[in-house]
Amino acid sequence: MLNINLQYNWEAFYADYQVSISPGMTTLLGGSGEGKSTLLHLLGGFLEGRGELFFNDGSLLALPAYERPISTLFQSDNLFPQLTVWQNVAIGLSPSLSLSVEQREKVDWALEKTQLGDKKTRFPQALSGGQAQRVAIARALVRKKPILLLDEPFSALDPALREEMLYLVNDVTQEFGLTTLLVSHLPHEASLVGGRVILVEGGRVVAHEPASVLAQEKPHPLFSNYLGMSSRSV
Ligand SMILES: Nc1ncnc2c1ncn2[C@@H]1O[C@H](COP(=O)(O)OP(=O)(O)OP(=O)(O)O)[C@@H](O)[C@H]1O
Repeated sequence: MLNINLQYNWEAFYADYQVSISPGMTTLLGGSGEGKSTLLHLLGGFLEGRGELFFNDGSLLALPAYERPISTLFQSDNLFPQLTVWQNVAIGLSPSLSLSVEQREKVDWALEKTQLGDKKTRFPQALSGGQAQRVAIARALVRKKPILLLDEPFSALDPALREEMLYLVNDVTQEFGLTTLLVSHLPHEASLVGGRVILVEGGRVVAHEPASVLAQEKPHPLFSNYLGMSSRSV
């Protein structure tokens, strides 16, 4: 369980997040500028928040980003053009690329998992957008951290590829019992991956429900508002 009680002040924006998140998929929805990315950056340790942050009773707040049990995948995650696919994944385990036998096996396993086994020796410029994103997922996977944060990593992909990536993320989340938080602008993505949805408004968590509420005739009133429909007209 990830227990969040975090505050952060931007110049003209006060964020105060209070929520407990169970293992599995959780999608963060909310309008632009409402505070979704700020929450992910606080969790990842890229912003220094006040308050408390516990994962399975261990406090994370004092830990720097690289010591937190967290992998992140952001839209701007780029691959190193001078490294092959295999090396781009391996660098997630060792910046010097000197890997033990066990670590090498892990890289091969992550590449199989992301269906890149036959692309190991390719360079990023010879990959499609979806293949490049799968390399970034493979790199997050080899780290085997129990929390995975995704800040719209697939928004540049076409809808079919985006769906494929979401299914992959969902699969690895279930298989390894991860606690995965996905920021999205698209409510149907939350329905696609299932799990739970969080609505962020004005720097706060204003609703936390099963993703199935989005498909209900009368969703939670706050979600109705966000979805742009009046709960009376559905
Ligand atoms: N670098 C910054 N400097 C000052 N204020 C910031 C900065 N980044 C974010 N903010 C403030 O924090 C608020 C929340 O930003 P955040 O990026 O968390 O929103 P978001 O919900 O992820 O938006 P989007 O969906 O557009 O990415 C913004 O409205 C803005 O006022």
